[in-house]
Amino acid sequence: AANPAAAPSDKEPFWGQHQGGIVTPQQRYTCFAAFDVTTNKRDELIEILKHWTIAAARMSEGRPVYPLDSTKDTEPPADSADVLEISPARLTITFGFGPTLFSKEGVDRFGIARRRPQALVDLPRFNGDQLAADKTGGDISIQACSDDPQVAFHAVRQLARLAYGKADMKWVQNGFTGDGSKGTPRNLMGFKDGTVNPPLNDHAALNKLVWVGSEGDWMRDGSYMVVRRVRIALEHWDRSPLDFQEQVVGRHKYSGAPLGKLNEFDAADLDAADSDGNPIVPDNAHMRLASAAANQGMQILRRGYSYNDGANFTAERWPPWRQEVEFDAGLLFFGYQQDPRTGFIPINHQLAKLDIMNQFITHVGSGIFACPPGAQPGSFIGATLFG
Ligand SMILES: C=CC1=C(C)c2cc3[nH]c(cc4nc(cc5[nH]c(cc1n2)c(C)c5CCC(=O)O)C(CCC(=O)O)=C4C)c(C)c3C=C
Ligand SMILES: [Fe+2]
Repeated sequence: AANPAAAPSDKEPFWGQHQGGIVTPQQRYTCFAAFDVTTNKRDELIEILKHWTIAAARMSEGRPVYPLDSTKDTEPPADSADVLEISPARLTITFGFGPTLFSKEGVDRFGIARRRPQALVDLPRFNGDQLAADKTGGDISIQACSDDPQVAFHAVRQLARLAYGKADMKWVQNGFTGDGSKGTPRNLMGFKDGTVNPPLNDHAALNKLVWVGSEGDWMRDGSYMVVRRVRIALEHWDRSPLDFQEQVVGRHKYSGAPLGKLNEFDAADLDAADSDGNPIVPDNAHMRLASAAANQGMQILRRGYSYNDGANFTAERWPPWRQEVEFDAGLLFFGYQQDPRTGFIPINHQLAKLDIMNQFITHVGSGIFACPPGAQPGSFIGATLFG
């Protein structure tokens, strides 16, 4: 049965034209998982997608992954049961297909190589990238988002279980953010993050920037997602003076206003100069270099989460001969767009080369995924590609 405690406002619709979790008002927690498909059989892959679709729809409703009485006592339970009495807390589950699903090492395992969209490019290497193989790529992505971290993890765990023996987890990353109902949440640098984003209720803007149109064949009404695990050197950041931090971002820390302005949502004046003729928003400020004005009008939809994976011991043999324990924490960046070739890639090339924030951040994980359109009841996620 559906969790009786789950009020309608605790549920986000699963079925629909678009997948949930893209323009859904951002939930507080995410559990992101990238899978590698281990079966080479197209029929088995389709079966997984069908099971995943039903399970995702049920879990979004606050139901167990399959009815609890659908398994015998001599079988493993249909659901791990750890969120049985808990609200879905606006759970959304968003699926994506990576380049390696279409062909891996030159092999077209599932007969879909010729249907790989041109927009699903392999991401280029960006200046300063230090990508770890065990936090990069994947054939299929699953992003669960919920206002309850236990619900998000539960969803990924059930979907992983349904695919045992046919798809393996490659990497998993949890993330969290502040309560959006209290204003734009802050990232671990202490700055409001997400101020300038396409408005989620502006259909014209979303159709132009986020959703794939009729040119996209089976991807119509889908979107391309780029994920980056970006480590922030918090020890370094926390020793940096406030005025420098503000110049790095290009905004005031506490108000979130663009430098030289008073309020968070004031428009930035990128041409303003001080009495010496120096730009008020520095030329190498993150906000300037990422802005639409500096990127031929291009904007992407950001849906970032902070992550905190504890700390690592670090030793450097050469000066300053230091040993210390450093936080393994940063920003789990998600960017959605109609086409990464005009969205994330040129923006990030510019940031990777010029952004003063690079003193503090390192991209250590990465992925690009084609998130297909939503599904209607009776159909499944990926039906436009495999159906
Ligand atoms: C390629 C895309 C981007 C990456 C990667 C990225 C990393 C990153 N950003 C912050 C913190 C902030 N970013 C802010 C604005 C902002 N960032 C991007 C793109 C990327 N950021 C864009 C498109 C924008 C909007 C620019 C504009 O038009 O003003 C801000 C300012 C507040 C806001 O608008 O959200 C902050 C703060 C971190 C910490 C980070 C990697 C660790
Ligand atoms: Fe940013």
